[in-house]
Amino acid sequence: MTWTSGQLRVYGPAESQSAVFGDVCPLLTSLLDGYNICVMAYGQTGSGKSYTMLGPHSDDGPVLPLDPQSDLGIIPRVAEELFRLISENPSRNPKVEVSIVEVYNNDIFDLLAKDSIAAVSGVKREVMTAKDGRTEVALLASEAVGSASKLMELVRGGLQLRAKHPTLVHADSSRSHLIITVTLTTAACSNSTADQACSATLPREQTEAGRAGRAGRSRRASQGASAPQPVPGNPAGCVEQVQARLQLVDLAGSECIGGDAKLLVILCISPSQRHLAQTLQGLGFGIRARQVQRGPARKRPPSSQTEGKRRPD
Ligand SMILES: Nc1ncnc2c1ncn2[C@@H]1O[C@H](COP(=O)(O)OP(=O)(O)OP(=O)(O)O)[C@@H](O)[C@H]1O
Repeated sequence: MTWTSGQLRVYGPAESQSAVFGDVCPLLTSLLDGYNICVMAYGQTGSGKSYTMLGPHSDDGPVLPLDPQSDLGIIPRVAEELFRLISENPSRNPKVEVSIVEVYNNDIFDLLAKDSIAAVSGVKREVMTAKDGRTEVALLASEAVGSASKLMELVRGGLQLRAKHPTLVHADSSRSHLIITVTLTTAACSNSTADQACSATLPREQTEAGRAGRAGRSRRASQGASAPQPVPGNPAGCVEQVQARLQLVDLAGSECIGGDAKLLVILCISPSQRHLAQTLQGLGFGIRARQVQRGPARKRPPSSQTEGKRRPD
């Protein structure tokens, strides 16, 4: 069962993964337009959250490319579609960065941190509240990715570290919340001509250098300057960076949902009579979640999300 923007759809057990992905696909266009997006799966153990988000369990994890009959889930499909959309509009050429965290027993683990000695689990991190009230995971590692397969390589690495324990109904149960965050950074230009010229006319190295410069600017702008200014030395007139975040959540992690994001909730319920009580509980969550008044999703203004996170040295 999925719902987004007030739209509710029910999918039966035999529905294909690509049919469910049909509800996610339009949100990727919104992501590239600068909206924050959150897709989350919620439901009882063994009801199909990981199957919906990742695909059938395998030791290798989800591997691209997808074939037409593939039963891979939302996350690998998002990876492929996102980079397909980006390749369709190379003038924008956003930088794509990924971070992966696990919430287990109220602790947060960084699944991309390289400073794990034994590499059998993530590195514990602390949540900090910034001056503007936003919560951030301190020292969270993020990696730039240039392709769907690289993105999935990181996801597979993170999954290897995720806590798993058998439950009564599910032998391969994940006992933690998994949150994959994909951050897009795009140069915002003062007009469409500049937009075209922004990265299309520059060699990649210069574009990257420009981005680095703009990132510095953005941080300064967020400390007081009001209107975005052209980036010095950028003839195309590109001003600030727009960041949009996509959060993909396996097992409900409501603390990660930005108040201004477009949200798609996938409620996984068992078709078995045996699990009726759990099913009603899940539906109760669904009803309550639908009643929450969140207001319209807003695009992030340039430079409002510019605090980049880097892998610690
Ligand atoms: N629609 C489906 N079609 C075929 N198999 C499915 C489907 N949904 C779930 N399964 C299978 O059911 C089992 C449990 O699914 P899954 O691991 O996704 O549950 P889960 O909700 O993530 O459980 P947990 O919370 O315990 O981690 C898996 O073997 C999965 O492959």
